[in-house]
Amino acid sequence: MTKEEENILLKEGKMLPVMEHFYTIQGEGAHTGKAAYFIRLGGCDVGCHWCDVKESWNPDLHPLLNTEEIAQTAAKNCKTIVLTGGEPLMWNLQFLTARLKELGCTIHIETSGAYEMSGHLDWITLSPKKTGLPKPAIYERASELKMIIFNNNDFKFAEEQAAKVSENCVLYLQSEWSKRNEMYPKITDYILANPKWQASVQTHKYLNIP
Ligand SMILES: C[S@@+](CC[C@H](N)C(=O)[O-])C[C@H]1O[C@@H](n2cnc3c(N)ncnc32)[C@H](O)[C@@H]1O
Ligand SMILES: Nc1nc2[nH]cc(C(=O)O)c2c(=O)[nH]1
Ligand code: SF4
Ligand SMILES: [Mg+2]
Repeated sequence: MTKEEENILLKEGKMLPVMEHFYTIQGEGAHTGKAAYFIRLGGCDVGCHWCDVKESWNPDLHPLLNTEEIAQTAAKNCKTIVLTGGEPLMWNLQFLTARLKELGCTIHIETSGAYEMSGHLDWITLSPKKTGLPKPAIYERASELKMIIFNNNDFKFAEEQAAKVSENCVLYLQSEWSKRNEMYPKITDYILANPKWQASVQTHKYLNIP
């Protein structure tokens, strides 16, 4: 296949840059503890300095895989699918999500919201970043808002973002991993004073699973 043919299939979402795909337990947010099949797409230009998957950023380092085959493999393993990255909304998710729905799956996405939504998404985890703010349309669709707390200023940013989501959106504060010993005590105090928030912890890192 020529580069040009690949680019057409990529635009149509018939091929996608896949960094990895794996069956594990959702470690974060409202679905923590549930089995899910993760599809991690390559490519992100949001640039969080503390990102725990910097290897995902350059899309050219990840093979373009056939979307139909990814969907089949995922659905064979589990009917709960988590699309993540990288920034999964950089890509056209129409074909992937349509095929996953036909295969009986429920589709979750982990996103910064920095790109326009595409495809059928059943559960949207929105994790806004100052370096690439969400597109306006995603706020009312967010199922959960997961704000990463790296320093004290992030509580203010969290409140600004919480003011934009719907009433039903579940609000989470999650410490940046390397700051967890310093930030979880602050997050605890903050939640006790502002109980609309809940704590999210990256439990998979304690379980030593992907
Ligand atoms: C790696 S990102 C991929 C999806 C998308 N780019 C995003 O940021 O939402 C998946 C989740 O991990 C969170 N995350 C990334 N690095 C983290 C870190 N060092 N500590 C805590 N959470 C982190 C992100 O905020 C996001 O909620
Ligand atoms: N177990 C597990 N749960 C997760 N929840 C969100 C993740 C992500 O990187 O998007 C993630 C991940 O990488 N592993
Ligand atoms: S938006 Fe997500 S993948 Fe991109 S740098 Fe930030 S945490 Fe990493
Ligand atoms: Mg992760």
